[in-house]
Amino acid sequence: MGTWPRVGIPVDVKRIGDAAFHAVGEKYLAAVAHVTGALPLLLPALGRGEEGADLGGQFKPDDLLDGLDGLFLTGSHSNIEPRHWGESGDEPAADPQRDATTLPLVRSAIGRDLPVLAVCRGLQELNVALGGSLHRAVHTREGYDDHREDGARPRAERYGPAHPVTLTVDGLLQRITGAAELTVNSLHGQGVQRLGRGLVVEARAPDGLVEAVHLPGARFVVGVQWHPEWDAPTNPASRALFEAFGDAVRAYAADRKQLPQRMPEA
Ligand SMILES: N[C@@H](CCC(=O)NCCCC(=O)O)C(=O)O
Repeated sequence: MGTWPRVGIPVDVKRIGDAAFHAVGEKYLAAVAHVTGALPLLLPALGRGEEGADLGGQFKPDDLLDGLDGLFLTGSHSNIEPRHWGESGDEPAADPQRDATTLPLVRSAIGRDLPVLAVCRGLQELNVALGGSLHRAVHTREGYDDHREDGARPRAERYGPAHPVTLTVDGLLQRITGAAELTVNSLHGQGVQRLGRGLVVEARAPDGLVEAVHLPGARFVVGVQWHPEWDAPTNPASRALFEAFGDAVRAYAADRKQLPQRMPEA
């Protein structure tokens, strides 16, 4: 058994050329490995694929979580399909295989008190998995700002500072970062509408949009709408968040070694 705690990262399913690939952005792996201090393990998408994969027909979310000490939900250009929160309508930027994986996976992870850190789309998945809903286009809603990035700008500017967020007084994020306000990047068109069961707001944007949530009572379940992985090594608040996730993951790993291991269902 290795000494590194193990953090599962569900993939996106992307087309590269004319083929489907299961992939995770490297900046997420870097933050988990070098700041959290855990071994990042890519978790395949369980939804039925176009090239014969139907992993969900063979494996269950718990099969993906066995042996893990944490779950990290990344951002993605894709959007969660609105049917998952009871809304009709097509989603042109869908990743149904990712939805089919992360939404039950979040619930299974919370059920076993596994530490969860969620970023951008990951925050949205956490919220929807717990019965919440999303604004599908925040910038079209009265009173809300445009939280999308300017795709024409260089990448370093797209992930650069975009707006302030106010942290909930005496909240978990304020305790982790030691700050009352942060300046964060912003690369999302969707946003939290109805809060999922048990979640509390940990940060809001100037327009009132929820920018971070936490699940009280859980070992560590935190979601942020911005991208702390971008500057995790250098930004004190981003580093503190990934380090706090690491503390929770290492504590879980220590406890897990004491527990009898669950045998996969036959
Ligand atoms: N598609 C959702 C979530 C946006 C998001 O995760 N953006 C980051 C994509 C690139 C990256 O992983 O850094 C929305 O638009 O709200």
